Amino acid sequence: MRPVPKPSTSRPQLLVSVRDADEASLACAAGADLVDAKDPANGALGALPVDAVRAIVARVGASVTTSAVAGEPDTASALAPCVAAMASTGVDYVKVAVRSEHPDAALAEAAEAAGGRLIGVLFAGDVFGLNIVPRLAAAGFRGAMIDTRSKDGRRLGDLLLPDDLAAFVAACHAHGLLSGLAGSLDVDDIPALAAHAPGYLGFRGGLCRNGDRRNALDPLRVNAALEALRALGRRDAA
Ligand SMILES: O=C[C@H](O)COP(=O)(O)O
Repeated sequence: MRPVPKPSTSRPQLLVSVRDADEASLACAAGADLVDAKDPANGALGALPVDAVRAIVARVGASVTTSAVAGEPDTASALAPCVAAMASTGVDYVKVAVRSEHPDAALAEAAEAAGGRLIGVLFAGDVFGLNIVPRLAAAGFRGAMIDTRSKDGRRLGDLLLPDDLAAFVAACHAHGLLSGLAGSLDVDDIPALAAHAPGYLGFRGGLCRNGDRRNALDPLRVNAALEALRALGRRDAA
């Protein structure tokens, strides 16, 4: 497993969700830190077929950290099988939707199915307490992130207060989890969210043509996001 690359500065990493190997190449060439396999036509956490994820890993896995979403299983018992299928692709990280009502045993089984490379995704509109963070850590998850479920134009910051996001990231740090923030983010969101010091910021729609996550990735937008993050790193280093 390749760890999330450590930049020379403390800036958050840029995660770009891609739907196929060609988009993965584009994201990689544009400088994405993490290339995330996802089907944007199938909801917030739509899983791609495992063969499509294997093709993405084969194309870019040697040069960039990869992740893939395993979906939003309906039941706790479905977590581990979904995760195992995606882990078999050789991706560096698997992401799966988790809920606070999932039993600890099911969370631990899912983490084991990913061989220590599972990231739990929480949705901003759901009610969850911060105690989910130590529970995920204890279950063997590698990270936790917040995303938005309804891709209806509302951004992460429309659903959660800055203090809530800061507390989530701090809890992840305190419990040794990689942290991520996502949810219809735009390049303009980067400075405020980066101030919380998450491990990465995740994008799809904001980096696609016309800001529509079902459209193709726009390399100029990927570059703009990366430049915004690098500028923060330069400012911190100054
Ligand atoms: O993991 C990040 C997501 O792909 C974010 O998608 P979105 O920017 O369209 O909400």
